[in-house]
Amino acid sequence: MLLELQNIHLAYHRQPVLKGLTMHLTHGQIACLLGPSGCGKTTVLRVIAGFESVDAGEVRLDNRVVSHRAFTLPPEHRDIRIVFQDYALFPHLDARDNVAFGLREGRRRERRARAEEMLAAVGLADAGRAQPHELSGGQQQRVALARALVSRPRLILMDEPFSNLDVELRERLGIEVRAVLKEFGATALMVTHDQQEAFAVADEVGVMHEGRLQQWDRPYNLYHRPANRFVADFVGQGVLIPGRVTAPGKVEIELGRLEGRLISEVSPGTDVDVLLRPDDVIHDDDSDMTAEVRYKVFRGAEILYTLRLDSGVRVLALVPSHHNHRIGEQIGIRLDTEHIVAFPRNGSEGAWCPTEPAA
Ligand SMILES: Nc1ncnc2c1ncn2[C@@H]1O[C@H](COP(=O)(O)OP(=O)(O)OP(=O)(O)O)[C@@H](O)[C@H]1O
Repeated sequence: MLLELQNIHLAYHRQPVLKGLTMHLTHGQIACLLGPSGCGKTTVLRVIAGFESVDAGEVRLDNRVVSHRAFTLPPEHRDIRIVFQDYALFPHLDARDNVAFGLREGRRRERRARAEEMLAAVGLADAGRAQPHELSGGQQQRVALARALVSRPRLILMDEPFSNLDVELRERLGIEVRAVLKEFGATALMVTHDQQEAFAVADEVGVMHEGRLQQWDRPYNLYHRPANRFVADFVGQGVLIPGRVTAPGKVEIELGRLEGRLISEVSPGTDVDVLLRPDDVIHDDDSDMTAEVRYKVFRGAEILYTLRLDSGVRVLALVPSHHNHRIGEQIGIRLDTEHIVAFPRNGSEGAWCPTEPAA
């Protein structure tokens, strides 16, 4: 195990921020912490880097305890590099010297040669003499990645590395960064609040909420097998609609009977809320079941429809965009679910539906 966080607690001014966080990273793994603003993601990175002390729990790097309540190994002795949101390049050094700065040993000429190699690896073979201000945001972030990677550190931490870039570039750069990290066999942990970014880069994603990990899993499972309501809501879109478990693997909802494997243990007779993702609701002209188009969002290849069922319950449907229907129209729908995500209903937790956009 390369990195282990065991039951970490940390408070700022007596305000708990991390509340018993446990996670592990193996060598060569790329992981991401995903969560809303203020959930403690950056604090976790700061703990791992050694910038924050913990109140309880342990951090281990390569089986050595580097943080516990009474001890914090300083950052410079952890062999960890960080890629920041704002790139943090030296403005007076060209790209090559920025990267060479990541190497503390060796002769200047050797360091520059390795920096050139590293720049080539991140697709910037010709940019070595460029000053940071002559490079685009995406290029600057690649330089920052090259600087982090060049010394082959034990771990790379990335704090919202793409958030200053425009949306289209984010995903592309995310895929490229992943490829470079994998090529070098690097172990990396990124934090972000953007799930597309997390999914593009990471093998596994930990969803955080209020200082705790809610689920640590592959992106596919976070979307299709969310462990709780928070993950179901935070990752992807969808609605929870009322239902009742009638038999093992069978749930009745307004749209009929769902059959399949239930992701959570719910016994027959239980009232539940069933998760329906926009890709579970299929538009089908031949279906007897219809719903009224209430809202639509054009997304290029698809249209995201908000549909109203007879009972007034709303569901979302992602439909190829050549099926362009008017608001108010009734359209045929059917369900296509291969497993069922249902959470037992109790008084405090009702179903949630898409919020009505302003008219
Ligand atoms: N140095 C500090 N002193 C006091 N409170 C802090 C400090 N750093 C962070 N906090 C608080 O701790 C909580 C978690 O902050 P953190 O930056 O880890 O969250 P985050 O999930 O990374 O959020 P964001 O995505 O907005 O950066 C927040 O409520 C924040 O205000």
